[in-house]
Amino acid sequence: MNIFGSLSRDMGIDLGTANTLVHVKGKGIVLNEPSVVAIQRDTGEVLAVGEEAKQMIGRTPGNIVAIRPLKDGVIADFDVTQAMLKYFIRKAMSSQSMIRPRVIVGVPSGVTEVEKRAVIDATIQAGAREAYLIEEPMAAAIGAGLPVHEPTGNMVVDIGGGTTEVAVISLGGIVASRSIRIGGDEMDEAIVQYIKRTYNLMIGERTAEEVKIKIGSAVPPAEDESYEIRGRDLVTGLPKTLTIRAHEVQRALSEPVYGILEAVKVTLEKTPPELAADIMDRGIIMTGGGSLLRGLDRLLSKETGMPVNIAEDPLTCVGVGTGKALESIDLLKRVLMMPKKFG
Ligand SMILES: Nc1ncnc2c1ncn2[C@@H]1O[C@H](COP(=O)(O)OP(=O)(O)OP(=O)(O)O)[C@@H](O)[C@H]1O
Repeated sequence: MNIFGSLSRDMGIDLGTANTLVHVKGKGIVLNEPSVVAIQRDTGEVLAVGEEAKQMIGRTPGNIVAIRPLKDGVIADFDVTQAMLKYFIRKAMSSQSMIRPRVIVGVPSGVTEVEKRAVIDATIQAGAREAYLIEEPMAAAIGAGLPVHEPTGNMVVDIGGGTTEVAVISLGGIVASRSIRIGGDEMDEAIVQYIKRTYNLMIGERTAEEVKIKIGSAVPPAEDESYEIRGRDLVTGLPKTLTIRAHEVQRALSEPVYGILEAVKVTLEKTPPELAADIMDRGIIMTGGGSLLRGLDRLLSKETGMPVNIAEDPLTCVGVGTGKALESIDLLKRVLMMPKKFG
């Protein structure tokens, strides 16, 4: 292998609304950081990216804002997304001593043509030799090890931070799909609103996420665990601590959970019967951090009458899938979007 070949390995990126992951061929996941950027408000200067910037959420002085440039599965802030993507690509390239890798980026299926172009441009500007895009549900299915090239129906339900993407894949293409703006963020927001309504207590999104992960559930919890939270009392304006119980959190989460179940059912209704029969045999695969909400797999199985399995490592599926997609790039040329070569 020549020197250039060994230095210019392939890189796959899961550009997620909550987390960005970078996968390098032969190395696995080499970077996994929150998709957050801290910016100086007056100058627009980028102060921190990733983990460091996440620590600043809700704690920044007035002139610094910590933002999540991808919101609800779409690129909410163009320039900041580009800056973040470039930062992550360069960081991964330098830690892996890579020169001009081929890069494939997994993007939410809702992104517009202009946004696709922006992602490609940012990737090339960061130093990629070639840049490709792949839709997240396809990457999730590849990452979960589904036989996407075979003439058989595979259903993947990817519950991320901003979106839930449901897709039926066969012969390397997406046959039926649905993308909704309900994911982990919406669940956090439902908890914030419940606590505000019920206790007049305002809590931050990070606290809400902790509550969801620690005691959240899609079905009535077997044990009614409790969790202590801190926020600001809306009546007195002072900090206050209270204890919330698991059954309350389950109730608070019922609306977003219902939205996800509906999206799966609607997609199944649009699925050709032969493929639906395959899914019945093989089961639905869940990926993304939201699939870890307790009992969601069981509830989905009950509601659809299909077997449901959670992928082995749901949080890294899209990242791993993008990496694997580059390995079989010739097979996948059909499903990749807009290749662009450097120079
Ligand atoms: N154990 C858990 N239980 C419930 N939710 C969880 C758990 N672990 C992580 N999550 C949630 O998963 C979400 C992040 O998932 P993931 O990293 O797959 O999203 P993403 O790929 O960045 O987003 P998107 O697919 O929308 O672009 C967050 O909302 C997080 O709170």
